[in-house]
Amino acid sequence: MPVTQFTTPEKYTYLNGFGSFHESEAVAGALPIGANSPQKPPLGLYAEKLSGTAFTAPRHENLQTWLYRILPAAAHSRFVPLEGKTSYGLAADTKLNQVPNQLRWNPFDIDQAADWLSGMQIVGGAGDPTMKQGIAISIFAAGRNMAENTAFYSSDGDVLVVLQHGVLDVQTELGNLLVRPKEIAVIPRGIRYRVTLPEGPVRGYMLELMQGHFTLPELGPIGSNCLANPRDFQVPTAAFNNEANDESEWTLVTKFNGSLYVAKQNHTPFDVVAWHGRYYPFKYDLGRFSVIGSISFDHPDPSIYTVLTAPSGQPGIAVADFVIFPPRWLVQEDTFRPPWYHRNTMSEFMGLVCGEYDAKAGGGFRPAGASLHNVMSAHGPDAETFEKASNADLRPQKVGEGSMAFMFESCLMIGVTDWGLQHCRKVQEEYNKESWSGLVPHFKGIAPSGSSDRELRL
Ligand SMILES: O=C(O)Cc1cc(O)ccc1O
Ligand SMILES: [Fe+2]
Repeated sequence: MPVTQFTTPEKYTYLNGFGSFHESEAVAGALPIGANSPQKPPLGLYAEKLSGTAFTAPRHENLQTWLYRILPAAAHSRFVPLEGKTSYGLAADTKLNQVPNQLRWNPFDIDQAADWLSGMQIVGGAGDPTMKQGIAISIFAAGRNMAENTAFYSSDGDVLVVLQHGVLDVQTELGNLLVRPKEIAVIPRGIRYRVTLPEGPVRGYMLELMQGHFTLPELGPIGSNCLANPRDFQVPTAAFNNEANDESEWTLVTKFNGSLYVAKQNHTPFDVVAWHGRYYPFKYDLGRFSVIGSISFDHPDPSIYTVLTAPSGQPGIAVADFVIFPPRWLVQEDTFRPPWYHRNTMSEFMGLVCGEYDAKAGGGFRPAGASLHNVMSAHGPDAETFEKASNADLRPQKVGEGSMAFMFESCLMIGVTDWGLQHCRKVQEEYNKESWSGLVPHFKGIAPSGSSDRELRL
């Protein structure tokens, strides 16, 4: 029977709240009451459970969603290897080059002929999807919609999308997300989606997380608010292709251990009329991040700018932190305000959405470019920034206006692919020289001996 009596909800309507239990129905009465799997779910829908964690994961970590759909996700043909582009992302046997050098890339190009699937290039990563371990860092750049009637899901991990240019319309099984400039989106493992480009070409960065899920960082002594507030994360509402007798031909692509496979089905995968649970895609506007900083002296660790974190299981150690450097006031007295010179057991991959990163004003770190300071790779302000900051008049200063830099920080040693190191042809060969060869000693010799008591600060 046709379902024409139903009204379709506004295309983009959202539920607010990170980690919340949400429920949504595109058609009133589609959600069963007081049960997940009644003998006959309402409206003749099929009930299907999507598990993002083991059944037995602790309650606060348990992520699953019940879907009420026109046909189960299983109703498709056998997967066969995709022709043409056969892989992307990280596989168990991906060749990675672990190099101790500081690396910086010029802006990555937009390929007008590419779509979401063909326009993806992995820059680096660590781990193995078959062991459900690690991360992969990619660049996406596309000028075309994904092919009509084509949907994709990753079997390998959750993906965090940092949009650098353009707008993404992401149709997902759970509803629609419009991702605009300076917004990010997370699409969990297994969720089927299709990306179209309502405003032309797009480009950005992707972090695929093969273990666990992104969560909000602890706030410790900061208290119960600030940084990314949970209510600012937006989750789509149920929306489905409104045809009961749909027999359209669909192509379903999945990435499984980095290889692409394709299957066919003769009905839309976007047929979820209602859902409830905690396993869903979401987006977040980086402009809503409430920045914390020092109001006395010294430069705090950049962990105060963490939007989302993917815990390793060891307390305080992240497989991946997503950290941003939004516009903010610097007011510290008697302080070298840019980041300190630094070596880190964590790896730091940085990108720039727009503007200028206040710590690297030298011009080499540009929007759509990137840098990687791997395990213990020494880095810090370039000579020009050092001279400026050491002699600056320390009035309150707004930095990063019109700018959004970010960092994927990981406890893993990031290997770089051959594409990232060579084939992309974006690596700046002179990065070290341009940044740090101009640094000169300022040492003034041995200070006269005096009292061993330190001066009081105030
Ligand atoms: O390397 C970088 O620019 C990132 C960074 C920023 C900061 O404020 C402190 C430490 C750090 O590694
Ligand atoms: Fe750093």
